[in-house]
Amino acid sequence: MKIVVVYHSGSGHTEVLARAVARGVADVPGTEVSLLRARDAPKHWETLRDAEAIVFGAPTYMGSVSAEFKHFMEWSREVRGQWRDKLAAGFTNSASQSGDKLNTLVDLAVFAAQHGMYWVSLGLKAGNNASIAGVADINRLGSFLGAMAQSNADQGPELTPPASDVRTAELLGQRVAGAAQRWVAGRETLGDKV
Ligand SMILES: Cc1cc2nc3c(=O)[nH]c(=O)nc-3n(C[C@H](O)[C@H](O)[C@H](O)COP(=O)(O)O)c2cc1C
Repeated sequence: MKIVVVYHSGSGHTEVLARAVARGVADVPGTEVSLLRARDAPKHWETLRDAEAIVFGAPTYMGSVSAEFKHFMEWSREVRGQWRDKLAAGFTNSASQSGDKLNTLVDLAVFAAQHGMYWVSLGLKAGNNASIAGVADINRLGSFLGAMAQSNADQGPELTPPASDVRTAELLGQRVAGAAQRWVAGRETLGDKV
């Protein structure tokens, strides 16, 4: 079962998360994962066509997906219909704690819906929201729609985002892979009735 992570990263921070999502997918037996840069997607439409699930990742730039990722979104009109009934999920990263990251995840979910895909949420409880909690918590930014990460503006991708955000992205990958396994099994049982 194939899962593809399609992402853009201007200076490497979002790429750290893309790799973490891919590791999470690979943790689930029976999955095969590939990473695809958004700008290379038009040369690899067949890779996306053959996947059971596609995870979309973009940095938040000016409160929405980066322009390079938006190009990919628009190019994908060429393959409209090919991703129908696949699973989709998303992640984003930005410098501020909020930085309007939710808007980027909404962009990604709407994009998936335009392709007739089924959106997989993050599925983790919110961390870092109580007196005994802290930034080392999984899902420390308290997201539900997808995985969020925060990278300090003055540090490179070898230092930021922190381990908690990287682990959150891994758990998103595991969840998508588990959902895709169930999706495939259900289709084999129910055939065209689903
Ligand atoms: C053009 C541009 C716009 C940005 N807009 C935002 C923003 O709206 N919110 C935010 O928190 N950070 C913003 N940032 C910071 C980036 O999201 C942050 O540096 C992120 O880690 C970049 O990820 P990357 O290294 O994968 O490109 C912006 C950065 C750039 C270059």
